[in-house]
Amino acid sequence: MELKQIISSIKDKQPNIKSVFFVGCGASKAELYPAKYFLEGHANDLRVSLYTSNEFNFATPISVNETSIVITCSLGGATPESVTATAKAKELGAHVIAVTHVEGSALTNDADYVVFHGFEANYAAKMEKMTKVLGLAVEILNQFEGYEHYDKMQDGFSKIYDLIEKAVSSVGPVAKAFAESYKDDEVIYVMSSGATHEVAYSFSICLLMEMQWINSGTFHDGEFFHGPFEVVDKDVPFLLLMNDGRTREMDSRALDFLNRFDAKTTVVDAKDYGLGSAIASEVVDYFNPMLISGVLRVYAEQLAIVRNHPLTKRRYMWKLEY
Ligand SMILES: N[C@@H]1[C@@H](O)[C@H](O)[C@@H](COP(=O)(O)O)O[C@@H]1O
Repeated sequence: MELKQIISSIKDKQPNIKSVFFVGCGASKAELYPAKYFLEGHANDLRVSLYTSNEFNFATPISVNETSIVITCSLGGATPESVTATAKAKELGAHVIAVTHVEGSALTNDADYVVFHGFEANYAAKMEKMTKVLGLAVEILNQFEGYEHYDKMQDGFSKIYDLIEKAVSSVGPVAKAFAESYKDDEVIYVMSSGATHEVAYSFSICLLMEMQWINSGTFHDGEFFHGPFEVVDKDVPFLLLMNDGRTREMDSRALDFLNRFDAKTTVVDAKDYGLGSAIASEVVDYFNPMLISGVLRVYAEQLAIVRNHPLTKRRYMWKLEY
């Protein structure tokens, strides 16, 4: 079923939807963030929240009921916390949409609707999860409250995958330079703002900590000036993800401070890849995370190569009972 039809089917059953919950773990949680950020920023009446799955399971919000839409997300569809959250949402009477790459996976068992996304084909396919969930959020807003920039958003959806592929085709040399420069650093701080905030978080916790065993800290660059900037000094390693959109001013303020003290700073800037020239200014904010994540994937791959540490290498995850 198309995203639009999924939401209109829910509306037929329940015209009075009051809340939307996004639920997942790790990268799959972070990839729900642009949709949550969009919906929270534009909905007048809907309540919107984002949970790591076991928080949803152990401290279930009392408002999860037949007036809720719960969107659970898991790449492999087997993460136990997310499978349990899907079952719990269903049991409470919510309208449950599972988003996964794996047909027939456990995540789909208790879902009313299933959205499949790509992964292997190319970098754009890896961004389908995040993009389709944003598409669901746009449909929810448009169908329940109305959204004046719906057509501009659809135009963005029609362009973002090509933009990602175009960006990654040129990023090799800068990604390699980043990898060479940061390969021996003991910690890398990552920050961003706006819809890209949790791209910084997932690069930090998944790509650096999980897949490269590199210490990392991550924070919103608005928060940078309320604590973290005290560690800034010459050659302290930072990665700053700059948005093309309303929150760019916060990104620039952080960059100015990093430069002032000669921190070791790498900037991944959506403007360098032409995001704002292709996508309307009213909706461009929400497409930064997909483009920047695609580019960052190449950065991580280069880091893995120069450090001789494959992105697939784990010592605990999926190997131990935990
Ligand atoms: N680093 C991995 C992520 O890549 C993955 O997203 C998450 C949950 O896995 P799944 O998306 O299959 O539920 O586990 C870890 O955090």
